[in-house]
Amino acid sequence: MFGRAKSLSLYLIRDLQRRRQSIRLFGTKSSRHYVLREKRDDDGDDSKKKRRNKVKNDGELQAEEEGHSSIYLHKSRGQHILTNPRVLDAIVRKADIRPTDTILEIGPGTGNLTLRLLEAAKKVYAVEIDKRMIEILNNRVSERGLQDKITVICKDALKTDFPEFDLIVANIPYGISSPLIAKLVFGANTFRSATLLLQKEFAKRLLAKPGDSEFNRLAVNVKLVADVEFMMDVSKRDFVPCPRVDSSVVKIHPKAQVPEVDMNEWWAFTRTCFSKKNKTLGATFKQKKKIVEVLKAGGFEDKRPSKLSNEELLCLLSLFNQSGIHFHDQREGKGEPNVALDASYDI
Ligand SMILES: C[S@@+](CC[C@H](N)C(=O)[O-])C[C@H]1O[C@@H](n2cnc3c(N)ncnc32)[C@H](O)[C@@H]1O
Repeated sequence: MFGRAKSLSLYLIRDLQRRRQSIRLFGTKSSRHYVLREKRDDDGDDSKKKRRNKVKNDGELQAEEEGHSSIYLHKSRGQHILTNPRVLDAIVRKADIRPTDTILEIGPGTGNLTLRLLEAAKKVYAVEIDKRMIEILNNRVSERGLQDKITVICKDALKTDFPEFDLIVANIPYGISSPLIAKLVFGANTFRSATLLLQKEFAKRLLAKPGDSEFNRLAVNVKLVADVEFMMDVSKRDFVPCPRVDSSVVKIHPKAQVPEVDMNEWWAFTRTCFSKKNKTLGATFKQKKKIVEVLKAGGFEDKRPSKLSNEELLCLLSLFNQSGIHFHDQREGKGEPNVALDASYDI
């Protein structure tokens, strides 16, 4: 009796939900519950036609919800679904995918981008942390008979080793942008390029040049090992739910030749210099006589880190090393440093 009453009330709730707007938002700040309307045959009057158009505009979203009337989208996991088909197609076009390519996608979500990648590439590895997303993704992939081309890895992308791949194409959760890019460009995998949808401000920092106000340690470190190319801007209105910020697509090309430098020391060095990026190096190190001597001898005393190119920073580090001054990550506990400073793997 209770079971029947429960299923009846569930039915009534679902039916009520279906009759409401195509997409409704009600929820807390940290998670949002979207009820996605299934397309109905009895839509006839004007208001219903309007709703049908709404569904058509959100066609990507509707498709992914076949058999699923609702899903919570967690802000904490960066769950903003890209729904504009033109933008999705443009990302795939700009990634320059060859039919022989294996793609790594981080955060496939419900699969709007994944389905296109599967059409264009030989194989897709999709790393997704949320099992509910994977269920929807798997259903959509199977419906199109593409399941043999995909391997879904249900893991945290920051905590798992990636298989071999040629390209990365992804609309990543913005909260992990910095450590994820560090993992890609400084990690063990070699790849042709990474086409990534990023928060616009973050993309600007990646693209910044010495002297730009956005130029910081992130740009310095990435530029040491890769070239970053701007691809296009993407409006926040192209996502569900609509985030607060706009986005940009960038393409990261790992360099064929990278300077011979101890990366741990480089990160510690740039962390130190960029802790006060607009101060002169002479002012930053004024307490350390030996360092100031090297700065003076190399003509760096009045230079500001935010205006130095990577070539100049490499030259400065080499001058320090020649004078017996080394930088290292204190937390790794490597030996007794001349300059013990805090650094870490994230950029
Ligand atoms: C911005 S959404 C992108 C969804 C889809 N690619 C799209 O374009 O609509 C980010 C996705 O990454 C997943 N995600 C969040 N943190 C993750 C992590 N640490 N590792 C793997 N996936 C993660 C989220 O569950 C979500 O599906």
